[in-house]
Amino acid sequence: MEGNHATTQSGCGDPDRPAHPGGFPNRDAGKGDPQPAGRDVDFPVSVVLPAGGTGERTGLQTPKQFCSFLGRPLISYTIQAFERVSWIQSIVVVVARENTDLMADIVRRFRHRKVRAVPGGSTRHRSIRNGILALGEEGGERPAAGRPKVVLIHDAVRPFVDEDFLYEIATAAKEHGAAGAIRPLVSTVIATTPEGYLDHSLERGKYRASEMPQGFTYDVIHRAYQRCSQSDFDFGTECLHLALQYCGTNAKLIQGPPTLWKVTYKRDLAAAESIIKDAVSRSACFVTGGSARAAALAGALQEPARALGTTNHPHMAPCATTTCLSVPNSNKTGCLFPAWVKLSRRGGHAVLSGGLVSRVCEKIRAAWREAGRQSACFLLRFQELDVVPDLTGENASYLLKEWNFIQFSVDHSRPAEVEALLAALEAADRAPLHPLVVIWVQWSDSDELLGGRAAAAAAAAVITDLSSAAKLRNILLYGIQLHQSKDSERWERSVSKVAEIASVLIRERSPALVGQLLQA
Ligand SMILES: Nc1ccn([C@@H]2O[C@H](COP(=O)(O)OP(=O)(O)OP(=O)(O)O)[C@@H](O)[C@H]2O)c(=O)n1
Ligand SMILES: O=C(CO)[C@H](O)[C@H](O)COP(=O)(O)O
Repeated sequence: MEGNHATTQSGCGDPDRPAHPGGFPNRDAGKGDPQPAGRDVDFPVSVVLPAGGTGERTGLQTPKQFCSFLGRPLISYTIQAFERVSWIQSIVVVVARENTDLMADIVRRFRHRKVRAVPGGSTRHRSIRNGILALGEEGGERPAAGRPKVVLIHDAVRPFVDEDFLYEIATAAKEHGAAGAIRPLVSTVIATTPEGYLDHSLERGKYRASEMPQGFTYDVIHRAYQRCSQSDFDFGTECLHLALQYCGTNAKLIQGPPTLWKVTYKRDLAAAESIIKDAVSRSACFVTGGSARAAALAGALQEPARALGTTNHPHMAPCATTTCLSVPNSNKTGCLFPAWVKLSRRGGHAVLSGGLVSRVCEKIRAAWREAGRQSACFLLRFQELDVVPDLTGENASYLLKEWNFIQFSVDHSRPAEVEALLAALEAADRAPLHPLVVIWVQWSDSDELLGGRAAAAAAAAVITDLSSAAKLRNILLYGIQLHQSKDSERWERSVSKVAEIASVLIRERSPALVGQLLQA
């Protein structure tokens, strides 16, 4: 699944090109380079997220929008994708009446700020209509004043939508009255006879799959739902069709990224979880506590850790410094095109050898050339690996972002550093959305554990206590013991092992291993 993710990111160059290229323009056709996120929109935009379904096709009791990943329900990820867009004013989430309290609890727990929940209907169209009507009431005594110019509609069960694409849909909706995402068809569509025989098949290249998000001017979508029939409400599946049939509005169709897929079956939940885990395990910050020995160890660890993060891609060179490879638009992580590659120094601790930059860039260029200049995708598990002595001063900014932490202690009998890190994370209030990982690497000076069994038991007790308290704050604390060895081969193996264990702990976030002291 990871492999799929790496090759299906937006902007990677689309491998599933249409059979008839003339039929539908590509997403970027006729435009300049894709614009970066953060553009402003000078008209009011609101969102309706239909979330009133039961998710029958998953076969689960819990409706899929409320299934949790890393302790957070799917719908909260979708809401966040919209909430972080500065030009989106308000979001109406449509939920079945029996889930009103659950939704209110999600809004409170995950601190959603732009959201209001309204009751759903018996079909998706009825739920969306309720959302549109609710938006129309937002102006209070002067409802017309509160109405958005454009309404974006998006299934709550499509959590991976990026700001650039929302911008494209919103602006096209304003210009054309309606706009929607499309994707090339994967399978050919055929019509059957009532007896179950082939009647005819459609020419696949002429058709597209209609996806979400879709955008409409408020007037168009409001009118469409006022005019549509009971049959549309009962059986219809396409809002763009309502705009065409009842308002004469031909929607502008824009090819979207493959990440827009809808969670429909149980296997889609597993795929969504994998993508979410990839997204939260990209960056790790080594905290050395100011110890020169720990800093040296961090440096030694970086090479194996980064090599692990390259998903066995033959073209990606491991970097042996604190230099990061990053993609300017973090929404499009995973895809590195030559023009987008930035090598940057972070935190003032990088030791950058001149040759490294060109070597890494050359590898990427070569991979890109080899891929026929179509696409070259690399999944870096750790896109960013930084080393800092502590998290004070400028380095305090690490506490506020999506970093995971690896804290080194040379003397494991004194847990002061990891206690300070946990306290700083608590003060920064950093982990309400999904659990973050802190790995405490305890480095002992000898091949043997100092103090024998008693010391081992004491170290295990300390980490158990600290981890129980941290877990209440959504911080997963794990421990790794690393023993210094005079045998260089053994030492290298141990260092690699730390990198390997840390990588797995950060990605998997297993609750079962919380508080465990693993041996490297
Ligand atoms: N009465 C309904 C039915 C569906 N939806 C929403 O429409 C979106 C897309 O629909 P679909 O994938 O069909 O979801 P379900 O109807 O929940 O799934 P199923 O058809 O498998 O029961 C989902 O976010 C779903 O919650 C809705 O708001 N109100
Ligand atoms: O893609 C869509 C509209 O274009 C919708 O997501 C789709 O129609 C939902 O359908 P269903 O309820 O059958 O899953």
